[in-house]
Amino acid sequence: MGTVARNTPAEPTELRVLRQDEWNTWYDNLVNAFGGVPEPPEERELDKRLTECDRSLGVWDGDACVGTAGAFSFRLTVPGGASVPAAGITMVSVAATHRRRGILTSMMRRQLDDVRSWGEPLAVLTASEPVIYGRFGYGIATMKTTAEIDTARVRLSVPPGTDDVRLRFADPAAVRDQCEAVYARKVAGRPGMLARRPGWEDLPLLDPESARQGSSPLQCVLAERHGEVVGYTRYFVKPEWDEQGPKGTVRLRDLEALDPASYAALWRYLCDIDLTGKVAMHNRPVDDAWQHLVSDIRRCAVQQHDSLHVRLVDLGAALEARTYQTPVDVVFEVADAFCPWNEGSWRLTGDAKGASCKRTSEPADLALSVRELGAAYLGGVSLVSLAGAGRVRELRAGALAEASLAFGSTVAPWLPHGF
Ligand SMILES: CC(=O)SCCNC(=O)CCNC(=O)[C@H](O)C(C)(C)COP(=O)(O)OP(=O)(O)OC[C@H]1O[C@@H](n2cnc3c(N)ncnc32)[C@H](O)[C@@H]1OP(=O)(O)O
Repeated sequence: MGTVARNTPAEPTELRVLRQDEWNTWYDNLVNAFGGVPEPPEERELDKRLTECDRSLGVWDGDACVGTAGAFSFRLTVPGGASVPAAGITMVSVAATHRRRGILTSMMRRQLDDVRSWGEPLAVLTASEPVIYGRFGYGIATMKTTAEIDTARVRLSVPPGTDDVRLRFADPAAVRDQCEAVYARKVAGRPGMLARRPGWEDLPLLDPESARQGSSPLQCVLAERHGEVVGYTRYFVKPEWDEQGPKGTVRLRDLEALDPASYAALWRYLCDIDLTGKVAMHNRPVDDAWQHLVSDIRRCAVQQHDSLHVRLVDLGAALEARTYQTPVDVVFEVADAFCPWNEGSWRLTGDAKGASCKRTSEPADLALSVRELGAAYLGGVSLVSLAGAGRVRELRAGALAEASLAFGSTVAPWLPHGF
């Protein structure tokens, strides 16, 4: 009793790079592993266009696809503003008939070897279940805020200049490029944001009718000053009525703005839409400034959830790619059972201008695994906090505070969309 039988393979499976003509079979395995509900055709079509087959893996049992894993070629903002190559791990699945016999492990093995050979220092993902990826060296590096503003009760205090911002409706597709230009100006300013690769600008416009569930089509409002687009928001309205009257919901997809007044103008607009009583958001930065515009944060039902998981694939290159907000000179003793090329002692020296991270034989100041370094990498998780859980050990007094402060970020890291 209480033991779980591990499935044993009846036939050996084959792991290989995905061919374009196998994509439909491959993707069907993914859909099945997520419960078998077909994706809306528009979403499937976009996934097909975005899949980089030569960077994707399939596991085959004869003609049947039983495992999938992809790796987008992203560039990710790190503290200091550099845009660093990062493999965006995605579409991971193993057929229910073949689970728990090591197929995921074999894909993760091959994938991290591939990412290393491509010279990309980072692998990043969002997890269906956070429990899956720690064993492969991923640490939870960013959180996202979900919230629901009770707009019947909550008032917004907006900064001077808000009334000077002109708002206008626009067709989301027609003004896509103007919105993208605003987004592009925001990317370097926040760790965790992804530079938009060609094709990805269509992701925020995805609006399959079958997925609306009573909501409007996607709406877009631009914020303009002197005729120039300085912000945008895209959202849906879900009307709802009961005996007491209207209580619709504004479901926010995204909102970006270049200055506090245009930002506040867009939030005030969302909170003031007639016949609605809520603004619901599912992915905002943990330090999003709207939380300081509202009169009653408790009535905004703020929650946090794990978002981006980060894995340092080339530890030295990754730690050199970012900057450090205060001077740091520490020796890390790093454990990395899954990618042993990272194991051992590394001396990190750096400051706000740049960093060097080299192998060393000097005595270690801090002992931790690659997972903790991944968690702390974007500046959103403190090494002190990880040490409180026993996951970082201080071997030289003072080293923990020094490193923890240096690794921090003045702007909270945030992944703006799933992938
Ligand atoms: C980035 C993304 O795409 S996230 C999406 C991930 N995909 C899904 O959630 C779809 C549904 N689930 C699945 O397809 C599969 O169950 C997977 C991919 C999560 C796991 O695949 P498997 O081939 O069964 O994993 P594998 O056999 O290699 O397991 C390796 C270890 O992880 C553990 N593990 C794997 N999945 C889970 C899980 N969901 N929960 C807890 N433990 C897990 C296994 O027990 C095993 O542990 P052990 O080494 O101590 O025995």
